[in-house]
Amino acid sequence: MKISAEQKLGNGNRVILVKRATPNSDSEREEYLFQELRELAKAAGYLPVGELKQTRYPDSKYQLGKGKIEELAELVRSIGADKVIFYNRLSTTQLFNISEICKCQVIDKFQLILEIFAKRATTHRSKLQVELARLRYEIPRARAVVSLAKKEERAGFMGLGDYEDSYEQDLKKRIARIESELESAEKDDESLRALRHKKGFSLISLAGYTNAGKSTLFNAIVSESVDVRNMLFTTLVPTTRALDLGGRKALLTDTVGFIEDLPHWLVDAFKSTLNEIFLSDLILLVVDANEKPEMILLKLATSHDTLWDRIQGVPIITVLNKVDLVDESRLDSIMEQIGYMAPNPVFVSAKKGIGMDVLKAEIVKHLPPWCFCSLSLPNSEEGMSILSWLYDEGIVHRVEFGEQIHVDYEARTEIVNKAHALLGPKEV
Ligand SMILES: Nc1nc2c(ncn2[C@@H]2O[C@H](COP(=O)(O)OP(=O)(O)OP(=O)(O)O)[C@@H](O)[C@H]2O)c(=O)[nH]1
Ligand SMILES: [Mg+2]
Repeated sequence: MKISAEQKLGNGNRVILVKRATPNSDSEREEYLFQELRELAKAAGYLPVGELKQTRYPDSKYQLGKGKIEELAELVRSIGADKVIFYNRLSTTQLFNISEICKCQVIDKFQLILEIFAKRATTHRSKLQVELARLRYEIPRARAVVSLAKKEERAGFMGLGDYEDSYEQDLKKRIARIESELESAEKDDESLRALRHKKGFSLISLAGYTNAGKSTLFNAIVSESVDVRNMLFTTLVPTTRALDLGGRKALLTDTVGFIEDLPHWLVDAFKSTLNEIFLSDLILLVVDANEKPEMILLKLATSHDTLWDRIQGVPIITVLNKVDLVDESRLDSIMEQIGYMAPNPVFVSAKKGIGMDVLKAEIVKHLPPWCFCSLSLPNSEEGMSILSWLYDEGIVHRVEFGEQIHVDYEARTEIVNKAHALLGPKEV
């Protein structure tokens, strides 16, 4: 057990973090993820005032035994903690029993993530998404809590069965209402995406583990000032801005980050937000290079797992960020270890603006190809207006004015076809 000096600083929201040993655990990785729990607790506004870890013994059953829970209860009493946060996923029965013994609220990592998301939800849609995730999480819990209460119930407590049914039905009705509202928002998104494509924009999104530097990179390449903080899940609500790529029109979206073991109900609830990533034309997968190679691999694997089944062939550029903090020899050794998961990465420092031009060039290479074309336009008002439209929609490489206007340009296939159609086949 370790009590940090931080406990003297704050008041209220004092939490104790707990971790059970799990079978076949890789201790370094688990230690890292436990520290991540500390960061999550801070992001939710808590002050971690103590930790309790179960050591792994070769023959133990990896259960939190009665003795350990009593030790925890004693710790809660002596520190005066308001809450206990478990790193491990706990069953409702376990949460219920432990909170009875500790006499304070007990939550696990997933409820903690939900609390953070609830804090960050500023738009109507994100509030609905958080509510949906909470309700979906609540259903099995509600069942278990009611049956636990029933078990303990003395004769004479009537109507719990009715309560159980109506509560669950109420939850289900609320879920259905929110789902249908989110579905219609998703349809609006689809039309917006189609419109953006029609107008010639390629859709690019930033993805990656939380705190990798996605928002910092977003600010650096589109000259914005979205919130950047050394805190997990700073961004929840997506932001989209136009990105200047020397003539190619693109929109870049910054959105919510990933985390190890992100529960599927959370991903589902945030589907319409995550679709910004899943349904884009190109994904920039941002990775924090200033970490141990094992952790970079863990975060890359988490990101790939979240993306894999849902992106159907969308190209990915791996962007190794924060290189200002890593010297060259360390970078070489990192690449030796992670290269197979991140082929041809682009090295950048979003904070210092290093590598932005290389990244933009790489983005252009990965965008859907444009056609190179030559065109002869009538030297008339109509020809001039087509020329100005080509300037808007494509990249004009050369123009020669004579009896006719000769243009060499590059544009999307739709634009080239439309130009042909406008002029008729002979002039092309
Ligand atoms: N040294 C250094 N720090 C960086 C760089 N890029 C981002 N950071 C820092 O990393 C922290 C996280 O940055 P964000 O841009 O908020 O990260 P994010 O991926 O958007 O995080 P979430 O929205 O929380 O998922 C901040 O403290 C940034 O200042 C970089 O290139 N170099
Ligand atoms: Mg962010």
